[in-house]
Amino acid sequence: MSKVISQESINSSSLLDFTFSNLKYSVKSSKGVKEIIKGVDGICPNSQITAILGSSGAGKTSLLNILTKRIQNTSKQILEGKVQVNGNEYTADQFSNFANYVMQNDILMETMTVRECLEFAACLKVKGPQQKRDEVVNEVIKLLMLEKCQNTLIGGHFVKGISGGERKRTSIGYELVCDPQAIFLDEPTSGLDSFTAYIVINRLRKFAHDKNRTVVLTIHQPSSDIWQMLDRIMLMVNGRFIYQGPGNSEISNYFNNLGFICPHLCNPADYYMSIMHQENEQNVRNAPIYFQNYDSLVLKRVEDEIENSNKLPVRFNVSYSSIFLQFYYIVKRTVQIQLRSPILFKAKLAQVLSLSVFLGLIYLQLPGKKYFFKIIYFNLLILNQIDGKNDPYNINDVRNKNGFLFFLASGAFMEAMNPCALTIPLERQVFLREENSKLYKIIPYFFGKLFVDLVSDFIIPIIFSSIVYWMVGLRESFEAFLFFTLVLIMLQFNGIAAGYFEGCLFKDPDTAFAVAQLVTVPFLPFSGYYKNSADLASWISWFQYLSPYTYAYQAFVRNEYEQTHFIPNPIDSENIEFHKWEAVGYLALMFLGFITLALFFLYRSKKTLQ
Ligand SMILES: Nc1ncnc2c1ncn2[C@@H]1O[C@H](COP(=O)(O)OP(=O)(O)OP(=O)(O)O)[C@@H](O)[C@H]1O
Repeated sequence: MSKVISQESINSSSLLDFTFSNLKYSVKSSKGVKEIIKGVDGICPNSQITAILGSSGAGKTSLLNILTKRIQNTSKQILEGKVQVNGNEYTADQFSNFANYVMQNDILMETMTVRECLEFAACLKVKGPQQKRDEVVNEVIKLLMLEKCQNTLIGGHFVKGISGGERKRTSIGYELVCDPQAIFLDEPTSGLDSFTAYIVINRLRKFAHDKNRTVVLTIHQPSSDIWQMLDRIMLMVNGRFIYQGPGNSEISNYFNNLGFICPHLCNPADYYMSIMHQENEQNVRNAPIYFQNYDSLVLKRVEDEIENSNKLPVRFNVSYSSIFLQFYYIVKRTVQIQLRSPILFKAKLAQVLSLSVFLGLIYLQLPGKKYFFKIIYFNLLILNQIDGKNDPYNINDVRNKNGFLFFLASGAFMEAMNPCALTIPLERQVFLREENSKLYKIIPYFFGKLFVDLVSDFIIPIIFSSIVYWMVGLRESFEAFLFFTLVLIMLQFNGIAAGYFEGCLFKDPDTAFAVAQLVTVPFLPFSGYYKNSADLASWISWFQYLSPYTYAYQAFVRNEYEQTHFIPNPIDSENIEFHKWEAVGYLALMFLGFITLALFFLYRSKKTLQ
């Protein structure tokens, strides 16, 4: 009977044999059940490259996804049969303790160079002094011939970067730096020229042979050079095997004996692909012959191979660096990315400067003195040379000032939320890949990123309020100015946390962004500015307490008018119920709430890798 691997089985084998028996996979749809994998048995032995070949739609990627545990039993997909490593069943989480999966789309951080990407993985995965990490990175760069582009940015939507082939090799290099005991690759040669494809397979072969690693890949059209390097071949037609076993002369002999003889000077891979694809009527008629011969001539041998495969318990290769180091490298990388990313950093700075001056001009001096004199006045105030006294208000000033305060309460929150709601989903695939490769854990990743966002956005409200507070002519008190800035900072932090929450909740940046607007806009009328909160119907008035705008607006209004003798005092007429520090406390609680939700959904998103 099979047993699930336990962490106790650490002192054991690093030679991994992946086996599967009677594997069936089907998906349900409105049109019925579609069988994709139809009861196959197989083995991917250690120290070899196993290549899965077949025409498009044969089920290669599905098989790879099953072996890498990306496909699980759900209400819409049925998976049957046994998938084991060294005779033990394994979970998705256990899989990533000893093996890595390089998916077809190369998921890398766009704003890092090739070398930086590899160094990041090495810092977190390679134990020992810096010199050893440099050696590993240099070795991988050399192995995959990445010398020329090692200092070029990966690139993506906003930045021009390395070529597709270099990207693919970097992606593979990233996993090689982690030195897994097994590596699975979905079409590692797609989009590569024949020479680069040869280099990639050659290096993977070296990795398998020299280090006794298990390499499993799907491949579409291997050149004859590549064909000769494949140790073990699995040929798939319509979710079943028609051949499985050693490549080269063995596979030729097998098909020669069946009467399918590869013509002289023809690439065997091309020939076998030509007899497999099911668009040709002759091939469709031949399919039963392939299957019958496989069952009678090959299956028994495969079953014996499975029976005799390595059964030593798996040695887990998982080794995290300390939480502090994980946090440190995440912070370092996030700072690097922010400094390089044109939309994130420069746009933010330009936005805060232009918006503060723009708003300052619109609401200039409500009510009061000339701006120039106000700055002098402010300096004297800081030096405690005069007492701040409130300018007299009129009803129009109060209206304009409250409009400004409300605009800030809503604008600062959304301005901080939107970039995070966009960037978190954009980075999601990189996070999932790296977390799955056990580079770091969720907590240091999450708090490392959040730390950088909070620190970098800390400065924004300070710049903003330093310009706008005095231009607009808010209460002339240094303490009031500091409190105003604090509320802005809290709003900004709440916006970031809400952006994290939306970003962790949705996979797609566009959806996250759109939903963020949809969810936050309905809170606006409840903040007390558009409608006095005392006049809200009792069945809906609780809604105001869920809104950060409410607390921010109340804190702003109380801060502004707490010393005025203007009648009616806006604190009463606007029904400001919270003390200003109480409002700040609620903003802090909301921040913690958003962070907790974001973290919860980030944990959940691990499952979406499947
Ligand atoms: N979740 C799914 N729902 C419906 N059909 C699916 C699903 N997954 C795979 N299929 C179908 O199963 C068949 C095998 O898909 P798979 O991606 O494994 O093929 P493949 O051999 O890797 O093809 P290609 O070489 O084109 O990538 C295809 O016809 C595909 O459309």
